[in-house]
Amino acid sequence: MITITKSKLTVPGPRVAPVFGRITQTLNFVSDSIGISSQLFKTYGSVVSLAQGGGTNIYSPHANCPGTVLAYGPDIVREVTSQHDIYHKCPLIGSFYRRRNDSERTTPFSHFLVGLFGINNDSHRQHRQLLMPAFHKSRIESYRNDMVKIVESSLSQLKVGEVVNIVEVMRRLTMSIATKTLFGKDVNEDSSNLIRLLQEFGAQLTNPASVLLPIDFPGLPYHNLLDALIALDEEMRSIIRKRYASSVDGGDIISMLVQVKDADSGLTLTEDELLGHVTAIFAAGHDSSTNVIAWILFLLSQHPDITADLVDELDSVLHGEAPTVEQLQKLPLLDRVVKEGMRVLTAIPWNGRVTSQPTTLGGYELPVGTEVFVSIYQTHHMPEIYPEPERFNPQRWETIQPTMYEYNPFSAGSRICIGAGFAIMEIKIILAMLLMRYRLQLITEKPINAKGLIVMAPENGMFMKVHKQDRQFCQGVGGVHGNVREMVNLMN
Ligand code: HEM
Repeated sequence: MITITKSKLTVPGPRVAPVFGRITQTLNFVSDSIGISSQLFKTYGSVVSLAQGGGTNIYSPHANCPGTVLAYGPDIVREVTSQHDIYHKCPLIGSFYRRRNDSERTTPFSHFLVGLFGINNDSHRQHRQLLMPAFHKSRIESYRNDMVKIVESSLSQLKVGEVVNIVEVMRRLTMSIATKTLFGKDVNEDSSNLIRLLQEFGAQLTNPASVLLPIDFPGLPYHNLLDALIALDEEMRSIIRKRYASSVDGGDIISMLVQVKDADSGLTLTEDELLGHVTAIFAAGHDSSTNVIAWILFLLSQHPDITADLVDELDSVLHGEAPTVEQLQKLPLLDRVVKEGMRVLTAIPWNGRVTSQPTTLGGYELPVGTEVFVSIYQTHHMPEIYPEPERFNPQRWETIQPTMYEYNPFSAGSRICIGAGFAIMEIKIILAMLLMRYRLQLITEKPINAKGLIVMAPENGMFMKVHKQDRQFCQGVGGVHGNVREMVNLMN
């Protein structure tokens, strides 16, 4: 734990009224982080405070947070992602971590959603090394057959002619893949309770009232959050205990993690640590993939020529069959579409850190405990790196080779997403199987507003009509409204 003495933030930013102005600015940023930050960057440059003088706190679990700094650009990405001793990460549970010792009911906050996110320095290095075998290339490739089976079953439930919220379809699908590969549970068998608890916990966690009124009294959102947390904690603990008892590697990630042991130090994972890793991996894994796929399907729905070329490529290499691991390497346009989709509409738009010691960033002094949000989205939209940055142009990847600080949908440095290989394989398999079988026509009744902080998601979902793949790609092009129009150039 770092110790923070009260200090003022001198990074420039907008003047806001004390207390309520800061709360409003924080809530606005949490709900529309791209819109608010784009305006601030335009006015103040590439390093800006969410509020002049600081005093905001979104992510840091430490008391006396001096404030929130937003920044972007390759130099900033390099500085923040390569200085691990200065820029610490914190548990995904955010400021709730601070409440872990409040009562017996809050103790799960001490491990839940901690995992790799909540540890730093040597501890992070050791744990990351312990986890690496579960994410080794060959291990990830062994999930291919399960992924294909689950995608096949999910696609066969789509009905031609119906309108679906594709975000929800993808959420169910990526959750099923995560529960199978992580917990070894088939959704249709016995994981429905787990999924229900996960959904309930997710809904309570994102309710702003839980943060603003952390009172554990029946009927209040924070009380409901704790109820959901405790139930989920017990359910996951029982899954882990069964794996400990069996000591057989069932092919899933938990089975592997209960057996890990560091060869040099003899370090193994305690039950709480394992629970922290599993919950953090689950949370980090499925929501990001869900929204990456939804945004790519949106972009394809508005770019008929690119979609036609992509379906041609898929048909000619795969002939309607699910891709093998080897075939995934032979789909260059699919690869470029995924890269460009993750650039233009960056599903994980920010990289959050907290300074563990006084430092400077972009020429400004940052006191200890400052929370820093590095904008992956804004870096991906710099015209110096990507000419016509708002254009969805997969072809650009034939000639450009950005550095890891210029293109970092999975972040950079030694905290780079450990699940990147898993995610890319999952996304490509889903897109390939879906696009060969169906054409999805965007329904534009509702605005497409990209909102959120940890994950950038379409606020009202994304509705699409399911057709057999009939190659009528021009249907549904145009008529899009909402803030997404400021992020990507659309033809009509
Ligand atoms: C397209 C989907 C995904 C995207 C865009 C994504 C993106 C990211 C980003 C930006 C980070 C932050 C790294 C940092 O703070 O420097 C991260 C970390 C992490 N991700 Fe992912 N992720 C995805 C999928 C997954 C999956 C499928 C898993 C696991 C199965 C996963 C597990 C993790 C973990 C455990 C970390 C923490 C790494 C560490 O601190 O050492 N992610 N991811």
